[in-house]
This record gives sequence, C-alpha cells and structure tokens, in this order.
Amino acid sequence: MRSRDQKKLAQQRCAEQLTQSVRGPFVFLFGMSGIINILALTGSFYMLQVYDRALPSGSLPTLVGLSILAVGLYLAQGLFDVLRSQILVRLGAQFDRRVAPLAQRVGIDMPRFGFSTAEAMERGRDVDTVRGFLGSPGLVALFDLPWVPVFLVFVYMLHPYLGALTVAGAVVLALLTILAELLTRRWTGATQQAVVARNAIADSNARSADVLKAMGFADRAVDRYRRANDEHLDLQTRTTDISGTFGAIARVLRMILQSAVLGLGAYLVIGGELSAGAIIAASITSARAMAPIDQAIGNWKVILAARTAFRRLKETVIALAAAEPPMTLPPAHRSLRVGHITVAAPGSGRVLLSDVGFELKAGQALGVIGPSGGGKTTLGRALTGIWPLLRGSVRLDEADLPQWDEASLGGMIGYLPQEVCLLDATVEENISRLAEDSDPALVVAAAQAAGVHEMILRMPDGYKTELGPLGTALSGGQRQRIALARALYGNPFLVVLDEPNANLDAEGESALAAAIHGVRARGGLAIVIAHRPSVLAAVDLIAVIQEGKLTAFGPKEAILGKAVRDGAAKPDGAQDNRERSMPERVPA
Ligand SMILES: Nc1ncnc2c1ncn2[C@@H]1O[C@H](COP(=O)(O)OP(=O)(O)OP(=O)(O)O)[C@@H](O)[C@H]1O
Repeated sequence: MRSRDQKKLAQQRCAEQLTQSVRGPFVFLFGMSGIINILALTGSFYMLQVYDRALPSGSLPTLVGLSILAVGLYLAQGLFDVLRSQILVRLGAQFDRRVAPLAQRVGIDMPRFGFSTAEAMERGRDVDTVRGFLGSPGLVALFDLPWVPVFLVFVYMLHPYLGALTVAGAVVLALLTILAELLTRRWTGATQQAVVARNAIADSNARSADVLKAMGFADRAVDRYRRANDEHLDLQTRTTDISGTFGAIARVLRMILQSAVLGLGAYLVIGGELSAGAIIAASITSARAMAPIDQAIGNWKVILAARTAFRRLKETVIALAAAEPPMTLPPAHRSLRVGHITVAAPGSGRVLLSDVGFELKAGQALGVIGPSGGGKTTLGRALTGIWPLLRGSVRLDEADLPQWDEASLGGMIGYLPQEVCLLDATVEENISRLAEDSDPALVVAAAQAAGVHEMILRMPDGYKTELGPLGTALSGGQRQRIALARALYGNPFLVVLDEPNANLDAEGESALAAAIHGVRARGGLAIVIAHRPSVLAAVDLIAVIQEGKLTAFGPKEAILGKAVRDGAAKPDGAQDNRERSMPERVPA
C-alpha cells in the first residue's frame, strides 16, 4: 500500500500536469499578446507622425511612407491575432481530448454514489465550458490585461497629466471588476446548483415519459420543471443584472474617459504644452488601454464559469489519481469469501447491510431470498464491487476486491442488475461488453448459454441489430435475456444475477436455470437474487437477507424446508408475488 503522503504527492503531480499542459503555451501566448499590444500602438504613432511631421512639412512622400508602414504593422497585428486565436482553439481541443475521458469516467461513477445523472453530466459540460472559454474573447482580454501598462506609459510620455487621467480611469475600471466579482461570487454557485436541479427534473421526466403519458400527469411534471426553471432564471437574472450593470457603467466610464482625454488634451494644446497629433494619439491609446478591462468585465460571467469548471475538473483528475493501480493477479477460480461486510448507502451513509459473512466454493450456486427492501440488491452491489464496503472484505481466491484492477475484476464478474439497462449499441456490442475486436464465437457462446441465440437470429439484423437508447426497442424479457448473455460473456468466475427471471416466460426461465447449471458445471460461482422460487431449482445454497442482516445460510433443502415448515415459503412455480412468495422471516 502506498502511504498517504505518496498518494497526496501523486494527486498533486496530476493536478500540476493538468495546469502544466497549458502553462507552456500560455507563456508563449503571453509573449505573443505583448507583440500584439505593442503593434496596437501603430494607430497612435501614425497619428502623431501625420499631424506632427507630415502635415507641418506638407510632404506627400512622408505621408505615403508613414501610411505604408502603418498598413504593414496593422497587417502584422492581424496576423498575430489570428495566430493567437488559432492556438487558443487548438489548446482548447487538446485540453478537451485529455480531460473529457477523465470527466466521463467520473461521470459514470457518480450515479453509483448517489449523484443524479444531471450532476454526472455536468462534468462533461465542464469540459465544454473550459474548451469554449479557451477560444473566447474573455481569455483574450485576460492575456491583454497585463499589457495595459504599455499604453499607460505611452500616454504618460505624451503628457503626465494625460497619463494620470488614464491611470485613474484604469483604476476605477479595475475596482469595478473586483466589485463585480465580489457581488456575483455568492450567486454563481447557487445558479450552477439550480441548473443541475432543473436538468435532473428534465432527465427524470424524460425517463418517465411512458408513465407521464399513460396516467396523464405530464402537465404536473412540466409544472415541477417550470418551478425549478423559474428558480434558475431568478438566480441567473440576478447575476446577469450585476454583470450587465457593471458592463454598462464600464462602457459609460470609458466614453467619459475618452472625451476627458480629448478635453484635457485640448486644454494642454491651448496652453502650448501638447501637439494636436498627441491629442488624437492619447485618445486612441487610452481607449486601447481600457479595452481589455472593459472586455474582462463584459465577459465576467464566462470567466467565472470557466474558473469554476476548471476547478471541478482539477478535482476530478485528482480523484482519479487517488486510485492506486493494483497489481495484475491471475484469474480467480476457487472461492468467494464474504467476510463480515457492512455496507452503507453512498451519499446518505445509511447502513443497509451489516455484518454479513459466508463462503462459496467453485461450482456452487447461492440463492439470495428475503422480503423487499431487505438488502439483497445491496449485497449484489457489494459482491461485485459496485458499492464500497464500510467494513469487512469480499475476497476472490483470498484477494480482496480492491486488489484487482478494474478490467481484470470486471472480466471475472458477470452481473445482471435488477433494472436491466442496455447500451445504445448493437446486440453483439452489448453482449461482448463493447469489446473492440470481440470474438464472435464467445458472443455466440454467451448467447447460447443464456438461451437467446435463436431469438437474436430472428431479429432484423441478427447480432448486428441496433438496440436504440437504453435498449428500448426490445421487450422486457428480451432485454433481460440479452443482459443475461452479457453477464455470461467470457465465462466469468462469479455470476451475480439480481432477479433474473422477473420478466421471463417459461422458456426463458428454463434457459436461465440451464445457464446457472452451466456456470456451476464449468467451475464458476452463481449468486441468484430471487423473489420467484422457480429459479432456485438450480441453486444448492440459500441465504436469507432480512432488514440488512443475514438471518439464514445453508443448503437449500434445509433452509427452504424449514421455511415451508414455518409456512412462509411457497412451492416452486408459485405466482410472482414479491411480498408473499419468500419466507417473511427465516430463523437463523
Ligand atoms: N442508492 C441507494 N441509496 C440509499 N438507500 C438505498 C439505495 N438503494 C437501496 N437503498 C435502500 O436500501 C435498502 C435495501 O435495498 P435493496 O435494494 O438492497 O433491497 P432488496 O432486498 O434488493 O429489495 P427488493 O427485493 O425489493 O429488490 C432499502 O431500504 C432501500 O431503500
């Protein structure tokens, strides 16, 4: 095990890598912005030279020469501007390419830990926000800001009074920026949360579309969405009001300053302290000095959003760095040992399963029964490593689950969740778990083991049939059987099936029983969580989970016999009734 310090160091290194990837190009762009800003003095120099040199001398060649030089410098500035924006866009794409998969990785994990899918999707949007910001005028303004003193010095050199006036204007605008930041800061987080809450409602409404339509409460669902949207709009209006007001004040101040510079310049010209060309040069330069500040204020919301998104992404990268890459172990083939595990609900921390322990040997199959809400699915989630343990251990061939790297562990586990969810991909891709170069023989073998091969052949494009979003193009039973084939793909050692027969007909049930027998025959382990007793024909052991505790564990005949004697269990093939089909209370 790595020490805590080492882990911290790795996290720090990862966060640094993220900023380092942009640091080098940013230093280069900072230098390039310097050149652009110095070239931006062209207009001022041109005016100075035209008014103070070409006009008094009346020399046309001087005017033409100055004009050609100015056009050349303007073109150079434009070229550097284009280059800078192209580099920024590519930098954004590079950042996206690097961070988006990490954000997606965390996004996949988030719902397991009690976050809504809207919150999980927010990570992906964070990447978009940062990428968008990298090519936005907001960032260009930030690059130009450090070069504002160049313009101030230039104006100061024309006349100290003009310099002082422009500096005063810059200070007032900078103070406005700080004030805008302070006033919007507390609303930014709340606005972000309101967006997530609104999107979560939209997401859940879309998922419940059938129910909303059938039972006619779509309007009420839309009302709920509207209320959440209103809250978001209120908050957004507040932040936009602040940044809009400050933006307008900044623009007015800029105009006042520009006129003030002209007025003061005229006063100085009348007093014989300044040339006419210098007035125009001072006016152009002071306006140019204020532009980045003005733009920063105008884009303040975008800058804040990008900063928040970047911070969250940095946390994401750090969180992933904390995961220690484990050593590769040989595939398990002997046993599963559950050592006094306690499992809490991610998010709330409520203990759902406490002190559960048992052992299974290769070739055995365990049926997990018990009343609704007792903790059977929680046990399945703990055994497959979906939920972390609060205490205890789940060992495959004596190696605790965290000792396996995710890919090897996943290859040894087949899991059929209670709520079957297929990917928006082909049947083949779903069964092969998105394997890039899946072996068709393995896919067909899994389908045959699940008794679903013929059914797939009858589909429009056989194994290449696209299943659509969440596999909704299939019936409930078809989805469950394809998900069973996915669980059996590659002959995993531990197969956990959570209510695998919930949607099956008689043919499906016998295919399921054959699949469980098949797992046992090849030396695998099957754990079947079931309400309907028919599936238990294929298991040899029974565990009863009630109120988060293992209240009975042992050979099927002994446990079920006792339950039947107690009058709580129904015989095989009994009607599917969750509450009554299994023993309500089986003594330990
Ligand atoms: N994601 C979750 N967050 C918090 N609590 C949860 C979560 N999932 C389940 N629970 C709670 O854990 C308890 C056990 O749920 P579990 O799904 O394990 O029961 P079960 O025995 O599988 O029930 P059923 O037979 O109805 O599927 C329940 O009280 C449930 O409310």
